[in-house]
Amino acid sequence: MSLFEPIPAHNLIPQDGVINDFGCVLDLQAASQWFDTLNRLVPWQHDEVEIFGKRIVTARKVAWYGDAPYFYSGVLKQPLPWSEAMLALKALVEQHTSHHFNSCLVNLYENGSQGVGWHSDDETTLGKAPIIASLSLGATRRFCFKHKIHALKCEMALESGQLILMQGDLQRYWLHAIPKAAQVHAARINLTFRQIHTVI
Ligand SMILES: O=C(O)CCC(=O)C(=O)O
Ligand SMILES: [Fe+2]
Repeated sequence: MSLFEPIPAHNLIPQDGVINDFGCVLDLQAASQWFDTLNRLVPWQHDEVEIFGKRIVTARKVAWYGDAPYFYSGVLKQPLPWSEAMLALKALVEQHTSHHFNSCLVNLYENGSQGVGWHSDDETTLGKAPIIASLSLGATRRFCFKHKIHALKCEMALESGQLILMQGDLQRYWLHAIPKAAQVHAARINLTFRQIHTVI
């Protein structure tokens, strides 16, 4: 590893959780090819979430892949079986992070008018200290964090091909969001690989 490569051991968050940056694990051309493949082959659907007891259909489109159903935002999701492309990306992420994943939420943001609001990925099925790997493809977007107790905020830019790993107390103490960005006209795909511990 050269001096100028990101150090995965380095924590991007100041306290109460860990985000490791693996940098761009795909070069720009490979990332753009994976973007095109997923954009074309994933059966994208608008997400349905329950917020304050109300069912809401999200602007961004998603797809769930995995071995088991997953209870998420008040809705039970039936996963799609792993495709060849998804298995290849899962293997890449597992190789870099040395963690295994049995589920993946794939998000498609068609442009900067789409984002994801403040939330934590803290469903009980993910365990007490969820380990979530996030791989980004396409447009660079801001990934923002807000502490649940202290007045702390931080953010990072997620670039095409970049891999980060969220772990420890991160989901317990921090909310995260992808804010809308009017100046972004290109699309972005983000894959969050997760470990589901209990099957409902
Ligand atoms: O698009 C991203 O980078 C984050 C997505 C996210 O927070 C999620 O899928 O739970
Ligand atoms: Fe999330």
